[in-house]
Amino acid sequence: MAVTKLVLVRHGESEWNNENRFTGWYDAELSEKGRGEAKAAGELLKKEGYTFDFAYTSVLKRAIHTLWNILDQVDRPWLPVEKSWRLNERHYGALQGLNKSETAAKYGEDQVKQWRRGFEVTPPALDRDDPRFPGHDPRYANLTAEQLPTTESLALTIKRVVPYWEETILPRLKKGEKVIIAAHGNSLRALVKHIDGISDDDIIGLNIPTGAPLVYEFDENFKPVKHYYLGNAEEIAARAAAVANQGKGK
Ligand SMILES: O=C(O)[C@@H](CO)OP(=O)(O)O
Repeated sequence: MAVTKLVLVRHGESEWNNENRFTGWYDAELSEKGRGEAKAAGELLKKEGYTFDFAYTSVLKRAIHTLWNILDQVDRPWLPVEKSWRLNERHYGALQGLNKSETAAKYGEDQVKQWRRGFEVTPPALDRDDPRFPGHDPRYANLTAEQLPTTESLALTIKRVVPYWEETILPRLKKGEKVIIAAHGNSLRALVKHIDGISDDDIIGLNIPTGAPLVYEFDENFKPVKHYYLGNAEEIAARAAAVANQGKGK
């Protein structure tokens, strides 16, 4: 049976992950620890014999620089890369920049959990004249007014991630190319929800750790047959739990 493998990786820890701030479309750089995680992910992929023909990432540097570190490690810095806003983190609206624990202390942990993980819950929206509104950023100059978010739920994130998967990434896998996607906690949650058919309720409990390669295997009909993280399972579970706990009050 022909098996197609796809590698997904969330960027390494960013400076705003480290400061525990809602990040969304803010263009935070990788922290030193995050660069180490990205390098380690690349070393692991190399050790396990993974090679790639094509890479996808977002237009945010924490994901782009994670991909660069990985491609360096697997000795494929020349690989073609397509960057798309559709793989960006979900937009966190007016929460962007706020500390998650302080926000939980102010509004309650339940409210923060709803904002972070409620499937259709949108955080408070930005005003379009807010400097954080992506319409002011030249990298989004080609987006239509409807595509420019002032806030996004996971449900809205799925609406821009899944067409990109269906129209761009999946056809490349079907051609037999080996693909890696470096993206973000919630754009990857959107993608795996779609691939695995995870329910709106069950997706709430899924947290993706930084810098851990997640391998999806598909059969010849491109049905997902299994998925697994590369690396130490206990450490990865602890890192996923730490992501869930970022929304606890101090
Ligand atoms: O702040 C964010 O943009 C995301 C990812 O870091 O956070 P959360 O896990 O709270 O959705």
